[in-house]
Amino acid sequence: MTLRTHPPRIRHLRAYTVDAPGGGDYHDQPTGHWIDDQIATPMAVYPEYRASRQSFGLNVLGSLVVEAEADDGTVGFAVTTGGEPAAWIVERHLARFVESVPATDLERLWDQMFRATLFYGRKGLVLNAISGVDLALWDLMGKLRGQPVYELLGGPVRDEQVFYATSARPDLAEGMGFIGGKMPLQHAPVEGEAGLRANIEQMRTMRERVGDDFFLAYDCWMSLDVPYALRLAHGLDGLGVRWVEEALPPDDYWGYAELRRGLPPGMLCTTGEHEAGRLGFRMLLEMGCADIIQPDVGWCGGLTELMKISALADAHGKLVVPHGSSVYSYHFVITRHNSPFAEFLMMAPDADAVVPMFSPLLLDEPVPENGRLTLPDTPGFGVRLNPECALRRPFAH
Ligand SMILES: C[C@H](O)[C@H](O)[C@@H](O)[C@@H](O)C(=O)O
Ligand SMILES: [Mg+2]
Repeated sequence: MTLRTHPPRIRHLRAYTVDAPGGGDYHDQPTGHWIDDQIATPMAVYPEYRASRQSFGLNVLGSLVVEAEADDGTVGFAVTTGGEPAAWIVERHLARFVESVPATDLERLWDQMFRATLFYGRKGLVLNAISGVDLALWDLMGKLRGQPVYELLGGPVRDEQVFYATSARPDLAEGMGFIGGKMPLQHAPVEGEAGLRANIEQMRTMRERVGDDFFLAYDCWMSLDVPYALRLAHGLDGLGVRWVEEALPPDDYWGYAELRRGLPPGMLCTTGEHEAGRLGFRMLLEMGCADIIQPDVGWCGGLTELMKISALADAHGKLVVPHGSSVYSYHFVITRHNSPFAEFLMMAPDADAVVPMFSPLLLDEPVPENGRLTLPDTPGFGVRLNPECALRRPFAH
């Protein structure tokens, strides 16, 4: 009989915020950044909140940094969105499950964190916090075992990964080697027929600027209703638009199913970046809501949950192309056949250069070169915290 070797235990779980823009909260950018301004949102019904997403608080949370320290001194960490409220959840609630437990007991820890927060959690901020802890534990496990996380997940299924770019300027992204470009939709339904025409014309202009083989997509960031989304989609027919993304509020499973049924042939329905947990994705898959699901590994429950979501999608014959989340999704995508490419968010203010997604918070954060990336074999997720970004620990326990 082989006895289980005793891994180090987790000595301490710590949660920090960062009083600087960018990092885990990539929407928190200085004024004038393409990612915050003139984008259709659910708040566009209120004219005073239309011009910039920062006006209604898209950047209000800030970054969450979670550190898990083992009793041999090894430290794993992860970065996501969540700021002070998520830091409170980690320190005052989740830490009790994690501290003094073997550092490799990820499955049990995830289950305890999820069950214990059901009465106020399930989705949203609490899942961001659980994701942050889970990812820090995967980083720690990689460091303890001296292996990159993608090896812990079963190893790569291809040598390198290719990327599409989310950008206000897909035409520039094409020149940088990306395989496709996803633009933010600018005009919401409240802007009427003129807005609808402008949305279609903007895509037509972009199609004229890029090659036929370069795919385009529209990111609608929860801002539409079914009739508008269908009119938009049919107006875009023939422009090589591969998908229409997150057209509806995340809980409108019935609307997504109707939208998907009504899309022009060849145009896909995608969603999921604001969905969480395997049961949320089960709704999307079983109700026929999406052709590609897009969980964010920093928001959906972390890697432990993403593996289950991905297996479920695979069983439904669907692709998983995670939302953003940099190294935390790259280490996953490279290990899964049903994740054939990854997203890269163009974080340069004018979308004219490749900038690491969580800049300036991480060091060694890999970026695609010529649209491609081979992950290094550094243990864990292979990134370091930038010592120039001051961390604050508001709820130390
Ligand atoms: C550009 C989009 O509106 C969001 O900012 C982006 O985070 C997300 O929706 C995406 O798919 O990358
Ligand atoms: Mg999106």
